Amino acid sequence: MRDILAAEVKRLANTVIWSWEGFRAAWATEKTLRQWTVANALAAVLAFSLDLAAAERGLVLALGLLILAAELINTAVEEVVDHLSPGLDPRAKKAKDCGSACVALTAIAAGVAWVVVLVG
Ligand SMILES: Nc1ncnc2c1ncn2[C@@H]1O[C@H](COP(=O)(O)OP(=O)(O)OP(=O)(O)O)[C@@H](O)[C@H]1O
Repeated sequence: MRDILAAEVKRLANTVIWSWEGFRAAWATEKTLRQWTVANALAAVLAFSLDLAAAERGLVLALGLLILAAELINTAVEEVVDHLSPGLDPRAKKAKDCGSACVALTAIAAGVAWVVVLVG
């Protein structure tokens, strides 16, 4: 039992370490990730400055974080596509455009949430 617990703790610790390494690697190369992170920080300041209900605040903050998650997935797709398909290919284009659309949709969702929270 103790061994299983130790293995699970090690697995969890590795997951945290590798996730952090992934974020740092994307941060180093992806300007859009850095821009969205700054936008998230500003949005968080705004969310805590305004007189919002807890659910409203939670919604806009969570959707902001979702944009960062989408941006990381998009980066992962781009890396894999560039590795496997250095030349032009319609499937590479489709994969990259879908990743881009994923980020755009999460950004629209966050924007819609902000408009609804602020305007009603
Ligand atoms: N190998 C390829 N084959 C065909 N089209 C490609 C290929 N690589 C990129 N493209 C096209 O060029 C666009 C931009 O690709 P690029 O790799 O420059 O992404 P990016 O500018 O870093 O995108 P993002 O702003 O989402 O990070 C893609 O969305 C796709 O339409």
